[in-house]
Amino acid sequence: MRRSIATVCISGTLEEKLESIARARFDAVEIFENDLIASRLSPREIRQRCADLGLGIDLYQPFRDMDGVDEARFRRNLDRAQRKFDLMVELGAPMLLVCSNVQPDMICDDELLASQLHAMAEKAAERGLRVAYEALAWGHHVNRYLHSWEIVKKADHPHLGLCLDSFHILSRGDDPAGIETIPADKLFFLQLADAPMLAMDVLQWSRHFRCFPGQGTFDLARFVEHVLMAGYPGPLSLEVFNDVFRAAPNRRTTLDAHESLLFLEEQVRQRIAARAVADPAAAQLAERIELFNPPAPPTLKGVSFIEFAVDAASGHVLARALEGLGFDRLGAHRSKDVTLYQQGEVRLILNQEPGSFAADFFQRRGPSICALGLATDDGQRAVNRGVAFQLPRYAGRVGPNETIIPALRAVDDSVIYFVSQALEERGFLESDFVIEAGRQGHSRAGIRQVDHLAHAYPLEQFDTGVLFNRVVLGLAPQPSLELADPHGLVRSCAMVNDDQSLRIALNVSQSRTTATGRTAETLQGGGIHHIALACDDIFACATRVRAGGIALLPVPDNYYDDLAARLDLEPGLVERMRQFGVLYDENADGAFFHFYVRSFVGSFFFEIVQRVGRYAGFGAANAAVRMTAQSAQ
Ligand SMILES: O=C(O)c1ccc(O)c(O)c1
Ligand SMILES: [Mg+2]
Repeated sequence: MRRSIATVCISGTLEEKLESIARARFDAVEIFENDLIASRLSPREIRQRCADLGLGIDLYQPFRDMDGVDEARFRRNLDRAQRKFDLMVELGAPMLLVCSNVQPDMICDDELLASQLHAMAEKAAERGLRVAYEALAWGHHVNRYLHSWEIVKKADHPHLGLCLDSFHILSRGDDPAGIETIPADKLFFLQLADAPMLAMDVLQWSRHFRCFPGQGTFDLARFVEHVLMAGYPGPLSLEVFNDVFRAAPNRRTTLDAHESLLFLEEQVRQRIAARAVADPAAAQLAERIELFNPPAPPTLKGVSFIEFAVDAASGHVLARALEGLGFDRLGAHRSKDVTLYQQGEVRLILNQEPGSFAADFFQRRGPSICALGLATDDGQRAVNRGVAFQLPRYAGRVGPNETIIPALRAVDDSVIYFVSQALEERGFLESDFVIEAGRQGHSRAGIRQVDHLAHAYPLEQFDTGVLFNRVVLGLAPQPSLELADPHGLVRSCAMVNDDQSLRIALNVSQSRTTATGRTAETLQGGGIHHIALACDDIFACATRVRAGGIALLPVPDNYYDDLAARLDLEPGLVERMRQFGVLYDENADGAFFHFYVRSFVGSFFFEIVQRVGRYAGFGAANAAVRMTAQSAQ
C-alpha cells in the first residue's frame, strides 16, 4: 500500500520534516497548512523538494469552518478556498481536506451544508482537484462519520468525498463496520492515529495524545480491515498530534511512524486472510492487495541471560553481591574478561573486556545492563523480522570458536540476542566459557528464573519502546498504572508474551527526580534498571540471602500495620514479612510476595518474588512504599 504521513506528526521545519519522512521510506505526505505557511520555501519549491526526495504530496490540510454558514460568509469562504486551490495547483497537491465546522453559531442544516460543499467541489473540479470532508469528533453539527457520509451523499459531486480519520471515529466509540456501506469511490482519504484510553475532552485528547498505531489501545487493524473491504484504494496516512513527538528529534519519531504502519499492515493482512476463509470478497481482496508481510514474530521462552557492563571495581562489587544472592560463579570466558554466574535458570554475565561493546557501554553509562539474551524458537527469524521493520541488526566482535548469536540493537542502544532453542541445547554459553569443576549453578537461595524486568525510559523514548516490544518481541501491553514515587509520578506499562514467560515493565516519568527519571538520565537513554527473580519460598530465600551478607530493603512498620488492617492474614505471617521486609499483594487470582535488595552498584537493583496461584501482576499496590524506602537509601 502507499504509505503517507502528515507533516504535523513530527518536529522540525518543513524541510527537516520532509527529509526525515523520505529517509524513513514513506511514499508521500500530507502537507499541513501551518508547516507551509511557516516555510521559507514557496509552494513550487516545496513541490520540487518533495519530488527530489521521491515523496508524493497526497493532501493539503486543513480547511476549516467552511460549511453551514450564511451567504455572505460562504462567499468569503469560497474565495478563501479558491486561493487555496491556486496554491494547491502550485504545490501539486490533488486533494484538500475540509474539517466539519466547529463554530457554535453555525447553521445546522444538512441541506445547506451539502449545497455549500457541492459548490466548493465544483470550484475544485475546475482545477482538477478533489475535496475530502472529515467529521471532527468535536464538530458542532457534524461529528460522526455516518453523518458526514449523509452530507456527502446529499451533495452528490464526483469531486467531493470523505476523509475517514480513525481517531474521530474510534474516540466516539463508533463502529467502523459501517464504513463497508459507503461506496469506494466516495472514500477519498484515510487518516490513521492510535491513542491511549483517556477520559477527557475529546479535542484535547486528539490534539495532545494521539500516537502511532500499536502505541495506544484502539483496534486499528479492525478499522482498516473495514476500510479496505469497502474498496478504499488510497494511501494509509498517519496523522498524529502529540506533544512529546512535537518536541522529540524527528528522525526516531518518523522511523517509529513507518514501523507502526508496517506493523498495522501485517495485522490487517492477517485479519483479511482469516476473513477470506468464509468470505469470497475478502478472498478477492487478499489476492489483490499488497500488505506488508514480514517474518513471523518470535515465540519467546523467557530470559536466557542478562549481561552487565562493568569495570574492575564495580565488577568486583557485583560479583560479591551475586554470590551473596546465591549465584554460582560458573567460570570465565575462554578469551575475554567476562564471567558467568548462574542460579537455577538465571544466567548473568559480567563483561569487563577492554575495547568491547560492553566497555563502550560502561564508559557512557557506568555499571549497567548492556545486553539481554532471549530464549526463542528461531533467533535468525526474530532478527530478520526486526530488520524487515528497518531496525538495526547488531553484529559484535566475535572471537575464535565463539558462538554467533543473532542480535538487534534495542531502543536504548543495548543489544538483544535471540537465542534459538538449538543453540541452547548445544550449550552455547558453556562452550564459550571455561566452566570450573563442580560448578553447576545450584540454586543456593532457591532462585529459579527471571520473573520480570523493568525498563526506565526517557519521556521521548517511551512510545518507541512500546512499539519495539510489540513489533519485534510480540509483547502485548497491559493497562498502564500510575505509581507514586516520593518525587513524582511514574507511569508503568507491563508488556508480556502469551505464556507470560517474558514480562517487561516499561516505566516513564515526567519528573526528573523520581528514581525512574534519574535512571533514564544517568543511563542517557534509559535501560533495564530492575531485575525481578522468582523463587518458590520467599522466606527461605530471604533467610539465605540475608545470611549471604546481603542487605534487604527495610520496609516501615506502618506498612505491616496497614496490611494487617486491610487483609485477613495470619498474624504470624505478617510478622515474618515484617522481619524480612517482604511486601504482599493478593487478588482473585492468587498472591504475591516480594522483597528488594538494597542497591549496591550502578543503576539497577534486584527484587525477589514468589507468585502464588495465578497472580499475574507486579505488586503495584506496594510500589509507593518500596520507592519511598529506596529513595531513603
Ligand atoms: O485538530 C484539528 O483541528 C484537526 C485538523 C485536521 C485533521 O485532519 C484532524 O483530524 C484534526
Ligand atoms: Mg484528521
